[in-house]
Amino acid sequence: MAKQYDVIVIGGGPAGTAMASGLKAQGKSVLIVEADLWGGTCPNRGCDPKKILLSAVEAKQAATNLQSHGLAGIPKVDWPALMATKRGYTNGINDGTLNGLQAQKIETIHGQAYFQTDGQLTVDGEVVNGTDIVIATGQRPAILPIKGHEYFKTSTDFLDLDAMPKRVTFVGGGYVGFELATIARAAGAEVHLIHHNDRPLKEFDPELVKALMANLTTQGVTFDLDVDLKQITKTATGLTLSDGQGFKLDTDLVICSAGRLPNDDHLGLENVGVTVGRHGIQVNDHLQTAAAHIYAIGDVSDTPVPKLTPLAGYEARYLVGELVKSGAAITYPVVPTQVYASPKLAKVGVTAVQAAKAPTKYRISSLDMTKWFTYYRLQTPQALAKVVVDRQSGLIVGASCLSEIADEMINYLTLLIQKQISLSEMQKLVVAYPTPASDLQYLY
Ligand SMILES: Cc1cc2nc3c(=O)[nH]c(=O)nc-3n(C[C@H](O)[C@H](O)[C@H](O)COP(=O)(O)OP(=O)(O)OC[C@H]3O[C@@H](n4cnc5c(N)ncnc54)[C@H](O)[C@@H]3O)c2cc1C
Ligand SMILES: NC(=O)c1ccc[n+]([C@@H]2O[C@H](COP(=O)([O-])OP(=O)(O)OC[C@H]3O[C@@H](n4cnc5c(N)ncnc54)[C@H](O)[C@@H]3O)[C@@H](O)[C@H]2O)c1
Repeated sequence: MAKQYDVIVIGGGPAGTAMASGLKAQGKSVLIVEADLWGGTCPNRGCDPKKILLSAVEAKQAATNLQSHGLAGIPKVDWPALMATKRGYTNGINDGTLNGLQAQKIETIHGQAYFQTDGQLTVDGEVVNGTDIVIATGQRPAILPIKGHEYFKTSTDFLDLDAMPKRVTFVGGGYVGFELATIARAAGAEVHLIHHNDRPLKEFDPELVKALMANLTTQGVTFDLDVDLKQITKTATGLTLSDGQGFKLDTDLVICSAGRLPNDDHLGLENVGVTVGRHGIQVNDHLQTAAAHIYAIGDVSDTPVPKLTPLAGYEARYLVGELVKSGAAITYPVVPTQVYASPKLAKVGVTAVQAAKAPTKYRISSLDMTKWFTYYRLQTPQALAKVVVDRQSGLIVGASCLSEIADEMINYLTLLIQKQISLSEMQKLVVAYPTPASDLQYLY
């Protein structure tokens, strides 16, 4: 007879594992199903491996900035050794995650989950029943349907390259394109980034994106804007990319970085009336799908927030609460988001573009921080910020930063915004000097 659980979680990534652990801690019987690698995208083929590769890029950039200022000689990225370091981390994720789940007495099955009826799934033929079912199946890289699309590789392939090819091209100027282009260039490749219009990273401040692109261009990345790629052809020496309008580019590796697709198309959702849209599984403000006992969280769900690891965990924690004792609708805090290029581009809250539309409500400060002590010390060529302050309250409500330490600054700014900390409240704190935190008061 099929085994019955309080909750079945589909997907063993950050959303699914947080969900399973939270439910188990509340005394629920839980089964979690994973079709591929336990741990999901973030630690196996996303955030973490990318940031390990970026460590060498950051160190190389820091040394480059200090040439003639106390350092002589720019270090070279040793790709095989860097990749070995990355694999030293990623190779342990699958077993480590699985062992962690089992240590919590969460039941696990490896296989592809498929809905038969509301409350019943098969996993590679085995039937299991759940009172509630949570879908946390994430996203996968989209592949543009152009001629020769079979030659496209993805971020997953890039993050596990044995050797860095001489010429690498990215198609799509979003997070993945910018981040991996930065890594490929620092590792010595000739890098092109093709974008179909003239506004890559379109949700970020246009002036800061321009400044980032100028910096990356100086580092040797070529941006091919307004190019609508139509074809990839294999040649004797590599690949040729063309748009059929005169653009031609020879390359060795082409990565499709034109977005990600929700994993909602292989679950049998049509059998249970769960509806999907362009951005994933449709849910209400309790993360409930069109079927009463089926929920969706993390990257696969169509929620009004970016698709990021901390939000996968946030939604899981909310839904654990919901399944234990039904309560209020989900609300989201301010969400920082950043592009781990070199320098890094980060934003949180109200953007300068939004603020400019309401000049009586907001004041925008555009700051060049390059000469501030923190950046002078590091000799960083770019340190820019835009800060949006609510005129009436004097509180910071939004910020964008472009610098080597923007990822740290944006978290401080998130804290100031979310907790509504005023300048006078901030000045009641003593923080260590000289540090990025001691610069914060200058941002108001
Ligand atoms: C290159 C890259 C870099 C990124 N960098 C960052 C970053 O720096 N910061 C950040 O916050 N976010 C980053 N992200 C996004 C982050 O990885 C995701 O937001 C996060 O992994 C989402 O978690 P999830 O659990 O919803 O989905 P996933 O991590 O994708 O997990 C879903 C799991 O479900 C499994 N699955 C799918 N279908 C089935 C099925 N039918 N049955 C059973 N299992 C199934 C999949 O195999 C997968 O393991 C990055 C993503 C990529 C691709
Ligand atoms: N640092 C981070 O937090 C981080 C890093 C990587 C990924 N992610 C997550 O993964 C998601 C996906 O990232 P992504 O970079 O793959 O997607 P994205 O949606 O951020 O960017 C894709 C880009 O490709 C462009 N594009 C679309 N069609 C194109 C075409 N035909 N030719 C050229 N360009 C085209 C789009 O205009 C867009 O700028 C992100 O939205 C984010 O949620 C986050």
